[in-house]
Amino acid sequence: MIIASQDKKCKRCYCCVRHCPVNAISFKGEQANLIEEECVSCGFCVKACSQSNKVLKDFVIDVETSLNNKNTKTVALMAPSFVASFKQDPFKLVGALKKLGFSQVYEVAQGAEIVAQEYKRLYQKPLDKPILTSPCPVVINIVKKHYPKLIDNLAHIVSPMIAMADLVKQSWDEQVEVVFIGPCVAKKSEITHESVDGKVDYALLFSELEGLLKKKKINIEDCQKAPLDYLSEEYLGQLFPISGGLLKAANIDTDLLNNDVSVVEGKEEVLETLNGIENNELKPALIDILYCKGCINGPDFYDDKSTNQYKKNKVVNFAKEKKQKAPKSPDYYVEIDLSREFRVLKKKKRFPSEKEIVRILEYSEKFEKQDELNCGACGYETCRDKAVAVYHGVAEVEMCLPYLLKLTENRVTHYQKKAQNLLQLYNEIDQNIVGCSQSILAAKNFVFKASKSDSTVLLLGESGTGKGLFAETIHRFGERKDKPFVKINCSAIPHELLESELFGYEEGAFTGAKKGGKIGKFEQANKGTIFLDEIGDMSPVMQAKILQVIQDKKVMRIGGDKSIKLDVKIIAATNKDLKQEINKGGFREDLFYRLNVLTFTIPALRQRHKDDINLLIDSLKDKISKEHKLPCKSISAKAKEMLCNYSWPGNVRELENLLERLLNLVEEDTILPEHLPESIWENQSQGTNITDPNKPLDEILERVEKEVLINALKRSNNNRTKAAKLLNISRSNFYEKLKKYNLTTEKS
Ligand SMILES: Nc1ncnc2c1ncn2[C@@H]1O[C@H](COP(=O)(O)OP(=O)(O)OP(=O)(O)O)[C@@H](O)[C@H]1O
Repeated sequence: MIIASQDKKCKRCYCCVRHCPVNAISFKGEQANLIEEECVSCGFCVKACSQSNKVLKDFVIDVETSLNNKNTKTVALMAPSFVASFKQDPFKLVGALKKLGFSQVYEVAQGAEIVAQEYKRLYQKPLDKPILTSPCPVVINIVKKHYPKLIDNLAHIVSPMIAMADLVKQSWDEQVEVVFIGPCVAKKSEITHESVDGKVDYALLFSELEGLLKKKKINIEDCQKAPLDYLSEEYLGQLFPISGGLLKAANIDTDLLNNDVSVVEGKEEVLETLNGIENNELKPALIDILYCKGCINGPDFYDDKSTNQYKKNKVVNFAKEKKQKAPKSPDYYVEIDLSREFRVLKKKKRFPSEKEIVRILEYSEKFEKQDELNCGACGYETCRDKAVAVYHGVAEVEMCLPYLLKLTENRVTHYQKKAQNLLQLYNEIDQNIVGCSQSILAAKNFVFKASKSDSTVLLLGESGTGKGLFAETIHRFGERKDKPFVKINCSAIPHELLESELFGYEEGAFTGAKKGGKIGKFEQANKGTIFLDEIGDMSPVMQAKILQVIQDKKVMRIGGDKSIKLDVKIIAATNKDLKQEINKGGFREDLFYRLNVLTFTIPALRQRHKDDINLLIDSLKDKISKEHKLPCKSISAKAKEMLCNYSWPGNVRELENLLERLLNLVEEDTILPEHLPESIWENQSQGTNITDPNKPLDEILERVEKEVLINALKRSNNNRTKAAKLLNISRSNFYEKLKKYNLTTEKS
C-alpha cells in the first residue's frame, strides 16, 4: 500500500475525497481510510490533507542502506522535471547526489528519448482504437482498477523510467540498485507493477531526497557541479514532463487540425476521455494522457509556487543547454525490451437497486429530486454517487453538509428549548425556596439537580430548616410531578403501626385489620415519590425492612404472598446526625449508604446571611397574610434587625410561626421592636464582626462568647448540662455566663 491513513487524526473535512479521482477513501467511525483496491496512488489526498492524516510508503531507509553498501552500485534516475523543481543549479544537485553516494546520476529523459521512438513506430501503424500512452502510472492505475474495459487501449510500452532502469541494469555487470527520484507518488506503485517489477528498486520523491540531503548535512548550493551520466543520446526526451512532451520527442504532429493525435491532461480531462472511450465516443487516435498537467505539476513538486510557464521555460532551457553539452551516443548500444503487459485489478461490485438508493437518500432527508443538491461537499459528484458509496460501506450517511446543517439547526433548537425549560424550572425552584445567599443558591442548585435525577435523596438539617419544602420541590419539578408525592413522618407513627402504614396489609392480616386490607404508602407512591421524614427515628427492625424494599424495589403487604414491583423515587430526611447514630448503634450503616446518594445539609437559619432572613420575612409575611386573609403589615427596620440577630433555634418554622402570631396580634400597621417576644430581646447576637476595628477588644470577646454559648445551647437542644460539657466548662460557670448575657430564659 503506497498511501495509508493514520489513526484518529481525521477531522472529516472530506477534502481527500474531493481530491480523489476515484473516491478511493472510505469513512468509518468518522475516520478516513484509503481503500487499497481502489486507490490509484495519485497522492493528491496526501497533499490535500491539512491534518497529515495520510502517510506515504517511503524507501528512504532502503536507499540509505543501498548507498552504504560497498558491494552495490547505487544509481540515481532523475525525473526530467528536477530542473524545474530545485531552485539550485541542476549540476550542483548532481554534485550533491554524488556526494550522497550515488555512483551515477542519469536522467530519465534518456529513457524518454528511447520510448518516444517506440511511440513513433506505434503511430506509424494504422490504429484500430484510441491508444493511451503509458508513461503516467496514475492513468495506468485508473484504467486497471476503474476502466477495465480499456486495458487494451493502453500502449503496451514501458515508461521512460523503466526503459532507463533496464538500460542501466543491462549496461553494468556489477550489482546495481536503481533509485528513481521524482515528483510522482504513483511511481512508488509503478515499480511493483506486473511485468516491470524489480527494474527500479526504489522510488524517492524530491522532498524525500531533500530530507536525505539535510540529514547528511549536504547543502546543494555548497556542492561542486558534476556532469550527468549518459548511456544514450538525448535532447527532446527532456521535454517529457511538459504536456505534449512525449509527442514532440517522437516527432508526432500535434497540429490542431490533426485529429489522430491529442494531448489530455488533468483529472477532469482524463476522466472525461476515459468515459468517452468507454462509451465509444472517441475515434481511433494516439492520446498522450497524463493525470497531472505535466509532471512539472506532480503532487510532490518542490517548487509548486512558480507558474506553469516558468517551470516549462526552465525545462525547455535546460534541454537546449544540454543539446550543446551532452555527449553524442555512446559507442555501445544495449538492446532493451520496451514492451509491457497490463492486468485488470478491478473487483466487481454489486450496484444497488433504485429502491436501495432511494432508501439511503431518505436517511439523509432527501425525499424529493430537489433535495439532491449535488453540492459535492462530501467529495462525491452527486448525492446518488454518495448513496452508492454508503451502500458499499465506504461512506457514512452523515457525510452531507446540508443534512448536517439541518441536523445541527434541529439540535440547536432542541437544546434551546431544553435550556429554556430548564431556566423556567430553575426560576420556579428559585421562587419556591426563598434566599439569595451562597448557601441557599447551592441548595437551590442541589434541588434542581435532584429533581432531574431518579436517585435517592437524603436531606439533613435541623428541624424547621425546610427539609419538607425541599422534598416537595424536588418532586414537583421532576419527571414524576404528575404522580403521587406521599409523605410519611417516621417519628410520628408508633413503631408497631409504621410497618402496616408503609407496606399495607391484606384483609385478616392481624386482629383489627380493616376489611379489604389497606394499601401501604410505598404502593401509594408507586411511579411517584415517597418522602420518609425523620428516618433517623425509625426503629432498627423497620430500618432493616426499608433497606430490603429499597434493595429489591419490591414490597409485600403484611399477610400477603405476592410482592408488588415498585418504581418509587425515595427522599429521606432527618435532623439527626446519622453518622453519630451509626456509631451509637441507632442507625444501620448499610441503610445509610443506600440513602446517602444525593445528600444535602440545609443550613440552619442562624447560619444564613441576613439578606436571606430579610427575604424570608417578607416572603413569609405575604404568604401568611394571603393564606389567613390578614392585613400585610410592615416591619420597622429596628425590628427586622432584631429578627436578623436572633439565633432561631426553631429555624424557618419558628420565624413563620412568629410572623403569623405578629400579623394576628399586632394592631398597629407596623411591627415594632416592642411587639417582638421576650426571647427575641434576650437572644440578640450582635453579629460577630470580630474584625471591626472600631470596637474595643473586650466587647468583641463578649460578643464571641455570647455566640458560642448560644451555639452550644442549640447543639445540645437547650440542655444546659450537655452544652456546658460541649464547651468543656463547669455547669455553674456556664450558668453564670448565661446570666451575664441574659440567656437564662432558655429551657434546660
Ligand atoms: N427557604 C425557604 N423558603 C420559603 N419557605 C421556607 C424555606 N425554608 C423553610 N420554609 C418554610 O418553613 C416551614 C418549615 O419547613 P419544613 O417543614 O420544610 O422544615 P423541616 O426541616 O422539614 O422541619 P422538620 O424537620 O421539623 O420536619 C415550611 O412552612 C416551609 O415552607
